[in-house]
Amino acid sequence: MESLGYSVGKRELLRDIHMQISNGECVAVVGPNGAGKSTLFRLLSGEWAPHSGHILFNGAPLRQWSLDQLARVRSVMPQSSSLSFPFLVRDVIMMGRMPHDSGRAQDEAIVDEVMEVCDVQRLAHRHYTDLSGGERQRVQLARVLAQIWQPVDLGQRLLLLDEPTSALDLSHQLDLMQLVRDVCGKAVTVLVIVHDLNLAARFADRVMMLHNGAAVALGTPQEVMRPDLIECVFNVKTQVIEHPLYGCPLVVS
Ligand SMILES: Nc1ncnc2c1ncn2[C@@H]1O[C@H](COP(=O)(O)OP(=O)(O)OP(=O)(O)O)[C@@H](O)[C@H]1O
Repeated sequence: MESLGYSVGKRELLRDIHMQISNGECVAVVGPNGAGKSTLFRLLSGEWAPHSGHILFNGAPLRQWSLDQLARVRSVMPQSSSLSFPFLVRDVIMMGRMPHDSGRAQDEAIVDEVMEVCDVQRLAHRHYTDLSGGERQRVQLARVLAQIWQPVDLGQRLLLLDEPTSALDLSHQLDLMQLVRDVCGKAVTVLVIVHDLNLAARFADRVMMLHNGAAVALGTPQEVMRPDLIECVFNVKTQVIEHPLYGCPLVVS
């Protein structure tokens, strides 16, 4: 993305955002409430068109991609997905395969595989509307993974996740981020919005920190997780130490 900007009236919600994401990279976007994270997500997912700048995907401007083409290589998990009809969980995940014509047998196999990696097999025959918030979040992750899980090489694929851990308990937060980490590099690039700086520091290759609609830092977790920057952006005094188990920065407040 180059010089990306978005305004509502005279108010700039996002300005001058530059970032080039390498194939297979995992980039976390962090920032306080109102920083512009969801605005950036809406621009990348195509929900809103930028007022300035460009978004290129696999070298071509996003607006040149047809919706069908995009749906096969880019999947989007918004903060909340409003499904009010009581679909079975397995059918919700199967919806991820709709853009493909890979055949029923292969779609079934892919759904089985993503249900296993997302730890939702035991929910397969439950109604989606009966699930807890955290269970729904894992089912939605399985759906978006199913969408880009094809074995056919369609080139680089992009997974956009907006706060995918917000409803998860600690164990599932770590599992989900590890899973996201594991799918990176298998021709999947990930951009994930997270509130927890320590999840970003542990699992992302690079972190973009947004503040008042601008990117105030973009770099490795070691470069971005600085106490001075965190105090300036989040207004919280912290210490940043080396994680005793993983060696990544650990933000202690
Ligand atoms: N349609 C809109 N009209 C006017 N202002 C808006 C609109 N949408 C968002 N904003 C404002 O833009 C700013 C950025 O919003 P955004 O949702 O991108 O923040 P965020 O970083 O995702 O915040 P949070 O962590 O609370 O989800 C906020 O101040 C918000 O009130």
